[in-house]
Order: sequence, then structure tokens, then C-alpha cells
Amino acid sequence: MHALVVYESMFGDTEQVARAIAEGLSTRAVVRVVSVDGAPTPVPDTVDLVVVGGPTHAFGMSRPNTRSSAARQDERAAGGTDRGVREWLAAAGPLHGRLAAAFDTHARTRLPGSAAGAIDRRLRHLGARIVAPAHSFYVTGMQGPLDSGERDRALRWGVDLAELAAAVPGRAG
Ligand SMILES: Cc1cc2nc3c(=O)[nH]c(=O)nc-3n(C[C@H](O)[C@H](O)[C@H](O)COP(=O)(O)O)c2cc1C
Repeated sequence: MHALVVYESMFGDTEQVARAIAEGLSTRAVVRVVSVDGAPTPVPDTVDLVVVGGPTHAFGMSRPNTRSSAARQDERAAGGTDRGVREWLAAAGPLHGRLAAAFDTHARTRLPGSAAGAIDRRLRHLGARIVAPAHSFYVTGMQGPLDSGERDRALRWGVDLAELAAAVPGRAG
């Protein structure tokens, strides 16, 4: 099985989660993990499983104005304003026959909404078969860092995803 993990990250937290998920997936899959800036469009035919994640901004996926706002808040985010998962998904092409899953990072607050839910809906709309419910990983403040234990939780989710994907008939296990 070939897996592609695509992430957007302004302050580095979603990247850490994406890399941990990729490590978990690698128990059963050949994995490529790429920032949304360099992620291929359309998704190559060789990819069986697409895992897409980004930070929750303003109750959903980032937009150009929320990325600019992040860049004004912290220089770590300065390079990441051009393309987010929203824009990548718009160019990813139909995903019929592909397996997929969505994740996000989210502040531990009572703020509603999640980027993962929006990514999940978009992946379904593109025709992908969702292998696991959209998943959130938590940061302790609006600019991170990741809450303790979240990296390990991401790794375990990656292992679970690989098992769920391998169990789907018709895809390489
Ligand atoms: C402009 C902006 C809007 C945000 N809106 C939300 C929000 O609606 N809900 C939430 O839980 N976190 C929100 N956050 C916090 C982000 O989720 C947090 O920065 C992100 O998870 C960190 O991931 P990253 O390091 O990969 O960028 C917001 C952050 C920024 C910069």
C-alpha cells in the first residue's frame, strides 16, 4: 500500500502530527509525507491512501486571510501563506477509488468547528472512501505547542489507519 500524507502547518504543530501519523502508517505502507506547498496535484495514481490535515483556523480550514493573520503573529508562519489544504483539495482532482482520512490540530478550548470535519467532507465530495472518522489533535495555545501525549496519539492513529486501510477489499495490503 502506498500512502500520501499532506499537511498544512503555520507554527509546526500539524507538521509534527503528520510526521507521527506517517511513522505509524509505515508499519504497513510505503509513506510519503509532504507539506501542502509541495504536495502533488492531481494525486498520483499509485497512491492508495490519502491522509490530509491542517490547523483549525476560524472554526474550519485556513483561508488566505487567516494565514496572513498567523504570519503577522509569529515569524515561524511567515513562509506559509500561499497555499493551504483548502486550495490543495480544490486541485487534488477526483479521488474515486482512493482511501482517505482527515485530521487537524485544534486548540483545547470550547471553540466550535474543526478543519478535520471540513477536510473530511471535501474528501468525500471528491469521491474518496473514508477509512476512519476525522480526528483532532490538541495544542495548548493558539500558536501551539502540541499538548503532551498528542504525538504518541498521532502515531497510534497512523498504525490504526494502516490496519483499517489494509482491511478494505480491493486495495493493496
Ligand atoms: C488566525 C487563526 C485562527 C484560529 N482559529 C482557531 C479556531 O477557530 N479554533 C481553534 O481550535 N483553534 C484556532 N486557532 C489555533 C490553531 O488551531 C493553532 O494555531 C494550530 O492548531 C497550530 O497548528 P500549526 O502549528 O500546525 O499551525 C487559530 C489560529 C490562528 C492563527
